[in-house]
Formats: sequence, structure tokens, C-alpha cells
Amino acid sequence: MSAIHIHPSVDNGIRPERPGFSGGTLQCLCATDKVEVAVAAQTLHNHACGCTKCWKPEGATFAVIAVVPRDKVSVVAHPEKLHIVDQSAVIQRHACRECGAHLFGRIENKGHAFYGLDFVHTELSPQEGWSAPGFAAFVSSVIESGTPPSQMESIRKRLRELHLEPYDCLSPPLMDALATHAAKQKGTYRDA
Ligand SMILES: N[C@@H](CCC(=O)N[C@@H](CSCO)C(=O)NCC(=O)O)C(=O)O
Ligand SMILES: [Zn+2]
Ligand SMILES: [Zn+2]
Repeated sequence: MSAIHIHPSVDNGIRPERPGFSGGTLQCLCATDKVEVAVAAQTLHNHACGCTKCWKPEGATFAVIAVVPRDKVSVVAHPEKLHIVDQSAVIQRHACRECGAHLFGRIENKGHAFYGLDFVHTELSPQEGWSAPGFAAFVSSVIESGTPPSQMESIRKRLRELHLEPYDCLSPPLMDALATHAAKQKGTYRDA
């Protein structure tokens, strides 16, 4: 039986976050002239993501991705190497043209529930202490990038072993936040 690989940063156990950790830098994978991004805060809602759009390192089935307020994110080296992968996506992913790593994903639609938050992969950081992934999102979507459906039972079992509860969309608190935002936009929102 072949081992299930989720992502290199979780496969051998998840490193806990460091209390008081307040940020660091992200670097692309180029050997020289690395794109560097400063993230001046601890990340939130870190999770494994199985969707086809989030960047994954070579061989990984899932991405690991978290959010941070956009005003805490700044490009500090080699901005000229960045390009937006898909201008039409909700999350505009700014990636290194040379190595392909995604440095940050930004929502430009001010009406989106998650406007104001950037998406980042803290595995690209030399610092330790970032928030640990707490759930797995878009798990069924790994089939769209070529995972055989017959492996899904083992994948969900492995995610549960790692305490990354598998969801086929986002986690219930994030889905509730999206629905609350939609209800407010439609005028159907009611408080208890
Ligand atoms: N089955 C599709 C799902 C793609 C998708 O909706 N991805 C989510 C999560 S990304 C971070 O958690 C999303 O919000 N996408 C918006 C965007 O990517 O712009 C697939 O796998 O492609
Ligand atoms: Zn690069
Ligand atoms: Zn994703």
C-alpha cells in the first residue's frame, strides 16, 4: 500500500504555533534573486486546501494556506518577478514568474466577505511559529487535479489522523461567515 502524502509540512506531524509570534518573511523558491514578502502579523485560519487553484509544492496533494490582513503584507524584494496567475479569479494569486511559487493571494472585490484578507503559504518562510493548519478544505477537489476517487477514503482518514477535519468546501465557521455576509447583502440577516 502506498503512503498518503498530504503536504510536506504536515506529513510528519504538525508544528504548533508559537504564542506571541508576530510575523516574518516569505521567500520564493528561486536559488538567487528571491522574491521576498514581509508579513507583519501572525496568520489566521491556516488550513490544507485541495482546490486546483492554490499553489502546492512538488508532489503535494494539498496546499497549506492561511490569511492575514492585507495591510500587513508588503513586497520587499524583486517585485518585478511577480505576476498575477489568473486576473479573473476571486483570489488574485501573485506568483514568481521563474519558480512558480505563490507569494500572496489578494481579493480586490470590496464586496467579497473576505475582502481585506490576503492568502499566504507560510511554508515559504524561514521563520517558525506561524499558525498551524486546523482543518482541510475543498477535499473532494483533489480529484480535479488527478487524485483517483478510490483514494478519497484513505485521504480523509489520514487528514483526520492529523486532526485536519476534512470538508468539501470551507469549515463551518468560514461558511457561516460567508452566509452571514450574503444575508446582510440581501437584507435577510437577523440577529438572535
Ligand atoms: N473545485 C474548485 C474549487 C475552487 C475554489 O472554490 N477554491 C476556493 C478556496 S481557495 C483557499 O481556500 C476559493 O475560494 N477560490 C476562489 C479563487 O480561487 O479565486 C477547484 O478545485 O478549482
Ligand atoms: Zn522565484
Ligand atoms: Zn484553495
